Amino acid sequence: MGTEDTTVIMKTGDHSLVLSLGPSAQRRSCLIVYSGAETGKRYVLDGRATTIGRLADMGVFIDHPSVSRRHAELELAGDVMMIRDLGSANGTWVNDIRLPAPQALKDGDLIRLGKVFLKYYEQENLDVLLHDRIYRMATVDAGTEIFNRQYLVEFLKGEFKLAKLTGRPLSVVYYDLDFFKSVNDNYGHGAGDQVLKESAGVIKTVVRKDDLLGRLGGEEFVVVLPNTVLAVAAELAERMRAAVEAHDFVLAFQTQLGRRSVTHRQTISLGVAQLGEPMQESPELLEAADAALYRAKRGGRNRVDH
Ligand SMILES: Nc1nc2c(ncn2[C@@H]2O[C@H](COP(=O)(O)OP(=O)(O)OP(=O)(O)O)[C@@H](O)[C@H]2O)c(=O)[nH]1
Repeated sequence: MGTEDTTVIMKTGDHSLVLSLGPSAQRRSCLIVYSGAETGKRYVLDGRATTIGRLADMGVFIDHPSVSRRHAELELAGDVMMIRDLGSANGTWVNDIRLPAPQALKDGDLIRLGKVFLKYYEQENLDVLLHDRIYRMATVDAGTEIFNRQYLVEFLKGEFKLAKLTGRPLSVVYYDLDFFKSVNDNYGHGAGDQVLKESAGVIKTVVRKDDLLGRLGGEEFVVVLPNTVLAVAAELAERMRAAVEAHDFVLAFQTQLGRRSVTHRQTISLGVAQLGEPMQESPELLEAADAALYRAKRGGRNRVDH
């Protein structure tokens, strides 16, 4: 491929799908997961050794019983990406042939670890970008442009397992918009949707690189904070609360006299919890944060509880 950008625009109903291949994005090799809960997920390979396996701290983590804890490894040797099996129970297969020894991968090779398929791409191409787009559609909430419930719950499950395994702390912030029904009632559902999306945008400015913000449903949201103790999570939650409280929401709405706009102030209530020793499953952590959120609501709203 030359150095020029290639842009393809596909129309899919109301959504314009813009796939752009820029010169800077050409040589990033990657793996795309083709089966299971992670279907469509792309792992960019940075040239360092990448281990694939069922242990939560693997470079490529595949939570499937047919995959060994440390199953296979990919590493760049000069310009060539090599794959080798790490003594897995069910073998590593490339294009339907079980690997007898380390092997060089070619663009488009189909890798199978146990029952899980992955595809190797040497560089970004339209296939890769289309996968990204489909993956995004499956994992991002269209109304707020943050992660959807399914992705959030899966991410939390993975982080919970990892925290249990490593002993590292894990906290969550569970928040809910205050008196949100009255926004819909006073200004209409469209204005309500705007407040949901804009408030998520405000929260995004507070969350850190490794935190994950997702919409659990309706006007309920969760931030997962890996490697974070309760006191730090509570501090971040307080910053989220203050950021939303300080934000001006300019809402346009229809009245009998025509279109009007209003500057609306929205508050949120937040509950914070940290993974505790007796917790066995990730929903227990969410329940603890939800209980704290309930106390924040009972305590007067626009506040953080833990
Ligand atoms: N516009 C809009 N409204 C939504 C959406 N999802 C849920 N809602 C509304 O969110 C409101 C939630 O109201 P309630 O559960 O009574 O809570 P609240 O008014 O926020 O009051 P508190 O939580 O007690 O402070 C309901 O009116 C729902 O219709 C959405 O996607 N868009």
